[in-house]
Amino acid sequence: MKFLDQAKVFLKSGDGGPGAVAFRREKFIEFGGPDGGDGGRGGDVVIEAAEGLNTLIDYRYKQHFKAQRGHHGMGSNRNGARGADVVLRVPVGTQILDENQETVLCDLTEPGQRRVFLRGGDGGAGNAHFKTPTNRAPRKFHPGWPGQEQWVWLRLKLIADAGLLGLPNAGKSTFLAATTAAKPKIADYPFTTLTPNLGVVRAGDEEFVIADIPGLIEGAHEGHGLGDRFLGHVERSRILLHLIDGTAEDVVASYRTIRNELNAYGGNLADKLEVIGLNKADALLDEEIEEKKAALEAESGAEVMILSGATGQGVQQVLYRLLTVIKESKAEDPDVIHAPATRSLPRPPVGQKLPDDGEMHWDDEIGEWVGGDDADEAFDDEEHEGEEAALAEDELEDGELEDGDDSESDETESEDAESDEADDEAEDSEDAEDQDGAPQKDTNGTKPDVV
Ligand SMILES: Nc1nc2c(ncn2[C@@H]2O[C@H](COP(=O)(O)OP(=O)(O)OP(=O)(O)O)[C@@H](O)[C@H]2O)c(=O)[nH]1
Ligand SMILES: [Mg+2]
Repeated sequence: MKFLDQAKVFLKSGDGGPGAVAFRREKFIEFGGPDGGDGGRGGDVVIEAAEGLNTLIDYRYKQHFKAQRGHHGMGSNRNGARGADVVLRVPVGTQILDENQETVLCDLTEPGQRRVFLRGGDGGAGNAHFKTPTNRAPRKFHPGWPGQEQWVWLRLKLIADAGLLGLPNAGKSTFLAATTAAKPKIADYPFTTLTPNLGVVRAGDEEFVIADIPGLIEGAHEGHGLGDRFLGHVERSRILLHLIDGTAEDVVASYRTIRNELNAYGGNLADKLEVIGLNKADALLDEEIEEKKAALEAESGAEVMILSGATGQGVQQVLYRLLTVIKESKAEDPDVIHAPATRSLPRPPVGQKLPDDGEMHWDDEIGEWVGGDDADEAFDDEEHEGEEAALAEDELEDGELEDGDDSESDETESEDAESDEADDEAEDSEDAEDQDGAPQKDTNGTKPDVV
């Protein structure tokens, strides 16, 4: 399957369904009262990390993903159904970035991990919610809250334990083929490898994953060669295996070129643990090996290992070294997914009924709003105050239909309960002639009035 590691897609969660305007109509029951149900919540946009996927190629062909809108409420207090979610299946290691590709909004690193990325809009309240002592036949309803929409970039950063680095032709793919069951293309010309390959190394009971990426050349960070665009695929590895072609004239220059590109790339790549391997030892004389090893050790200040991917010489030692470091690193920090080079910020709330007060906060881990039970209550009270004010106005206007758009703070459950009670009291004490006419007129032979 063709490899693609970035794609731009448009996501939209479903709008909430509108509430219904309806009145109870039943034989022998006069003035049945409002019974319009609430609209259903819009579908969410869910992102799921699926095992067995290694490319984002599917997202080249389909770029727009919209969740279903919530169904509208109906008479007899029937609430609308929830809109269906839309689920994007992406490879493990996929990050979601905002449109300018700077901020990581979500990072899926575990197989099966699911995130609600955009939450569907809440359904609007039906007219049953707007019953008050003074307006017994409200024709008011809420049209539902809009869903969220966003253009985002999906970017795959493969997750491997060890990353292979080197100039083109250093023998990276040969090493991968020699140590794993992967079958990368190997040839005697630069840029044989055009997209990353993964392979699993099995050493006794242990196993780890190696990533082979296209070779880097000087100026890769400025876009030379294939650029440094594939470096992201080794960014999350625990260790780098830097292979140097032993047959090159100046191995120190080769080493420096790659180090400079790592520094220019930024992030944590240059600080990552590195094993340096002088490759193609089979094609070198012993003195040459000694000389080049010493020069490289002087430059890097670290031990240089001698190997040949083609003959297998020294390969086991290199694998053992990699495995030791990987195991140590896993013992220290089992879930480490090294910080991405890009910034990661919490996602701001959009188009939700939930409040944006200090106590509630967006938990990026679970992709939901969390915190402050108090915050919920505070919200209800606050909204209720708003509601009372709105009702006071209503009264003045003699129960006229209010525009749904103006009534953003008009429905909460507590408000409903309270106003119901208030209603009962009002029935006893009040002579509600004015209002009584209204339900009859509204319900006469009409179906539930849904917008
Ligand atoms: N003598 C010798 N030749 C090798 C060895 N490893 C690789 N080669 C040769 O070097 C050439 C390049 O090998 P690749 O494995 O394709 O190199 P690469 O680093 O993956 O190259 P790119 O994909 O272009 O970045 C091929 O002709 C290999 O046969 C080795 O250990 N000894
Ligand atoms: Mg290669």
